[in-house]
Amino acid sequence: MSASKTIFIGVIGVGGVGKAFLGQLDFLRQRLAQQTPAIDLRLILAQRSTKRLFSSSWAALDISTVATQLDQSGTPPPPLNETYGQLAQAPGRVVLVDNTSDAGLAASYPAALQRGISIVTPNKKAFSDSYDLWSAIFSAAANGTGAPSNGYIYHESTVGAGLPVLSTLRELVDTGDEVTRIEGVFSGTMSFLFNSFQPVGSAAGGAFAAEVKKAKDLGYTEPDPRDDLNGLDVARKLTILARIAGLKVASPTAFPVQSLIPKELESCTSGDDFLARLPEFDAQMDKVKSEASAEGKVVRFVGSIDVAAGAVKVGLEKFDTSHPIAALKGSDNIINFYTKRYGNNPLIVQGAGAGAEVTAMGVTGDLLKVIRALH
Ligand SMILES: NC(=O)C1=CN([C@@H]2O[C@H](COP(=O)(O)OP(=O)(O)OC[C@H]3O[C@@H](n4cnc5c(N)ncnc54)[C@H](OP(=O)(O)O)[C@@H]3O)[C@@H](O)[C@H]2O)C=CC1
Ligand SMILES: N[C@@H](CC=O)C(=O)O
Repeated sequence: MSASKTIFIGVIGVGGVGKAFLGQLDFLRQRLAQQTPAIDLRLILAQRSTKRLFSSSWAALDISTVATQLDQSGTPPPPLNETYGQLAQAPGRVVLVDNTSDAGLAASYPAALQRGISIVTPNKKAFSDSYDLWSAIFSAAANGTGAPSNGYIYHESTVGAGLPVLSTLRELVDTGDEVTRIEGVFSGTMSFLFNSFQPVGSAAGGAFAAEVKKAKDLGYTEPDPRDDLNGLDVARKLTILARIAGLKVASPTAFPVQSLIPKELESCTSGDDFLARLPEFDAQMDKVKSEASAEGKVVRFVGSIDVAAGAVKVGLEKFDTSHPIAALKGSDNIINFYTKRYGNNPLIVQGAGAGAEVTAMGVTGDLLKVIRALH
């Protein structure tokens, strides 16, 4: 097999999504070996915050044991630019899989792309921080306006986890449809929380803080659950969607975002400290629930983008119990695209919007897109 058909994979972030991705990478590698033997996927880097394993000989690391090996014999990682320098020496194309939520790593994507390193990632930071970073990324990417020898970048799982949300929106835009409005439930955590805190029907809801803890244990929340409860995770997703729809949204704090963090807990120094104190504020959320119940409604955490008006907002709203948003189950997201072609009946994407396996599926699907683009 020629070296040019070998694709070298570096994985940064081996938490919930990272471990699920490694399982799917193992499957994909074996499947390609049978179906397309000319393509050899080789894992050469696995890295977490304080440790890494790097194969400087370019021999493949064992995907099935790499997470354990990393914990047992990983060494401190060098600065990112050094890592990019090493990866750029690989005798073939390299794909970096960023399974962290690290803003510093996200900010370095343009440099990696310019070195020919492709990126697939569920990390929202790069695409929802400053508009300048968004522009720098897509100016550098080969699937943006960058040179064909630069890296490709895909980030399907940054919105709706593995659901085909971004690919659907990009195809609507790229085929000339006019997207007028996007609305729905964009957070697996918030969906799970409110579906179980105030379920439709006769079932009694759980206590708010206890449901937040469950969402974290199920792997739905951000590494720090305050990033979900303060509305910023949804605001980041709407920023990404709005930018693809053509709005130059400056940042995820450039529009109204409702936070569910009690004022008294804004100064908590850690996510664990916050979770420990949250039950003290259950009565506040119970009041919100009773007010909605008194009107025969339920509360849900939603977002909307009015493309024509350039208006984006995120927060709690009340819904009739018969509304599709009220009837969601588990961690399901629902995203309604209103467009000129689809008229009054929106194109709807619905399904699990969080969880390690479904999120990793979006990342693995993006890896396949890069493999197809490279070969
Ligand atoms: N969970 C979900 O349902 C979804 C998650 N996502 C996104 O996926 C990403 C990962 O989420 P998840 O797996 O749940 O998070 P976890 O907290 O489980 O894992 C994060 C991983 O990133 C590593 N990490 C953090 N910072 C760095 C760094 N600077 N350098 C190297 N490694 C680092 C951590 O290492 P260590 O443990 O050593 O600190 C850990 O291995 C996030 O961006 C999240 O927003 C997107 C959609 C859905
Ligand atoms: N914390 C996020 C994870 C996916 O983006 C969510 O709950 O939706």
